[in-house]
Order: sequence, then structure tokens, then C-alpha cells
Amino acid sequence: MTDDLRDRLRRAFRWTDPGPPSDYLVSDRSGWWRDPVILDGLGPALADLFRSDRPTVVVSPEVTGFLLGPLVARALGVGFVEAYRAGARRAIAEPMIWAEVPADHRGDVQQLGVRRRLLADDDRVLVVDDWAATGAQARGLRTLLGDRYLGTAAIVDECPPPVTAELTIRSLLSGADLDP
Ligand SMILES: O=P(O)(O)OC[C@H]1O[C@H](OP(=O)(O)OP(=O)(O)O)[C@H](O)[C@@H]1O
Ligand SMILES: Nc1ncnc2[nH]cnc12
Repeated sequence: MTDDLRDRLRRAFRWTDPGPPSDYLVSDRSGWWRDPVILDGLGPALADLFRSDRPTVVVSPEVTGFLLGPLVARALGVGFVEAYRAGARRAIAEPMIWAEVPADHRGDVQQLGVRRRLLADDDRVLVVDDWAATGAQARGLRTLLGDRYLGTAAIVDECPPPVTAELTIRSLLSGADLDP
């Protein structure tokens, strides 16, 4: 089943060329969400990467994580917590836990924050994201979550192997699976 899903993910993915002045290709992941078989399979497939670690909650960074995280949470039978990017919207008028996200694949340093009341000290947190490029979001969320961090489940992981191992990133595809 997971091999079928991997094939489908490869087929539904495209690199797009934004044209000058950009000199790199941009990932187009929209075909993943448009395919009902992929949408149905992603939650359970990502959940299976960490099911034996018994997560009690899923946390994902905005914005694509808000789409994917709840699918995985549902497959695990647990709840979902949003991790907001500082400055992306109006301030949230509640006590938050913030952590710095080191420079990511765009070179941006950001802050991610979650509502404090939604996480218990003994939660076992699975981070879910569509893509791990440098591991910056995973690293920022591990800082934020501390001992509660179990690891990160991603559709694509193109981090260097030591980063993948250090941050316990597990994925359905590697960067090489999507070579242009
Ligand atoms: O490993 P990193 O270097 O942290 O990169 C991974 C992040 O990059 C993407 O976010 P992006 O802001 O490009 O897309 P999104 O707004 O669709 O989530 C992706 O969704 C991850 O959150
Ligand atoms: N959507 C994406 N997120 C992170 N890294 C990427 N590299 C190429 N596309 C990407």
C-alpha cells in the first residue's frame, strides 16, 4: 500500500519554473491534495512511521502543515495543535510558547509558537510537515517542545543524513525520489 502511495506521490508532483529572475525550480505539491487516493492515504501512511512511539498529539507549522497535520492526527486517534509563524497574522491573545526557527531553506529566521494551554508536560508530540529541507522547522519545534518531541513525520525529507538522524525525521520520499 505504501509503495503504491509513494508511486502516486511521485506522479502527482511537479517542479515548476517561475522564470527570470528566479534561477531555481519551485515544488508544486498541489497535485497531492487534489488526488483523493493520496489524500486518503497520507494520514495513515505518515502515522505508521511513528505509531509504535505512541504519540498523544500532533503539532504542525503553518501553512501546509495545517492541512496535513489533522489527517495524521485523525489516523492516530489523537488531537492537533497549530504552530503559528510570528508575524503571519494578528497576534494571538493567549499565553504562547515561542521558539526560534534557525535559517530555513529560504534563509529566513522565524519564530514558531503554540498555545501553552494545549500541551501537557507529559504529552508525546509528533511533528508533521510536508517537507523537510534543512530541518529548520523540525529543529525549532524540538526546541519549543523539549522532552515532549518524539520526531517529525514528513512526506519528503531532503535533509543531510546526520540532520535526519539527529531530529528523528522519518519520511515517505527522499529528495532523490523527486529529482527533476
Ligand atoms: O526544513 P526547512 O528548511 O525548515 O523547510 C521545510 C519547510 O518548508 C516548507 O514551508 P514553506 O514555507 O515553503 O511552505 P508552506 O507555507 O506551504 O508550508 C515546508 O512546508 C516546511 O514547513
Ligand atoms: N516546498 C518546499 N519546502 C521546502 N523545501 C523545498 N524545496 C523545494 N520545495 C520546497
